[in-house]
Amino acid sequence: MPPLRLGVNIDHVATIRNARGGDFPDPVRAALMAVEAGADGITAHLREDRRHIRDEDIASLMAALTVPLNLEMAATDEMLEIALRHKPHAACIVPEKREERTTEGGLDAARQFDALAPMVRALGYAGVRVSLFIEPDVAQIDAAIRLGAPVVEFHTGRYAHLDGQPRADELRRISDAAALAARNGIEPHAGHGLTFENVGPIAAIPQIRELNIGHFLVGEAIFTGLADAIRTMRAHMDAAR
Ligand SMILES: CC(=O)[C@@H](O)[C@H](O)COP(=O)(O)O
Ligand SMILES: NCC(=O)COP(=O)(O)O
Repeated sequence: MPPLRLGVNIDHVATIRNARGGDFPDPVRAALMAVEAGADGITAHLREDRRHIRDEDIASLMAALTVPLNLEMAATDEMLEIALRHKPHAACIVPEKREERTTEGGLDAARQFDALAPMVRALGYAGVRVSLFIEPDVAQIDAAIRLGAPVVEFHTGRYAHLDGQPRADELRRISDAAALAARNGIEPHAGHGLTFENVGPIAAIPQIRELNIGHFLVGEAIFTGLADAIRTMRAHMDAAR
């Protein structure tokens, strides 16, 4: 089976920092520690409301990292300008609602096709690998194909919050979607809400090449330390593969 990369999302280190202002804990320090512990890349979501990652974090991450940075961003002119200025390895276009607690669903790439097309093109021309954060849905994959996106990331939030047969059904949807994307030359990734308990079946989907995991790892770090949490996640992923 092809290798499975782990992208560690450090957003919620910034959430803790921002709770008190100042610059502690530093998400860049967490990112470097994550890499040391085995992360293959770092993910950071610069939300429009800057509730966790801020503009200066992106600049600092770009300067400090020796592994790929995956910048998660809404499909806005402001975010496009920031992505084109920094040129991270990858930009994952995500849906954003200012009042949401977290990213509640996938990007509606099918409906937003006309707005996304110039953005995907501009990022691609700049050498940024574009990813679309979508539901595991045929219409969305079809839109990603027509947009020429090289990567899709399937939103695993629904899977993560289900149990029993409904979870098995959602897993099947993700697995079928990954196979369809791969058959069409798109690299499938997955993420959102993944934990030690639920990561195995997602990691076992052979076409999936990268998982992006954040909130659980930062929470688990309180109990075992960030490096240990990442190493254990890596072990769960490898065992499933
Ligand atoms: C798109 C995505 O799934 C991540 O960016 C994650 O959502 C980060 O955490 P918040 O949603 O809490 O900002
Ligand atoms: N794209 C998903 C991501 O980066 C991390 O999501 P979560 O593990 O913080 O839920």
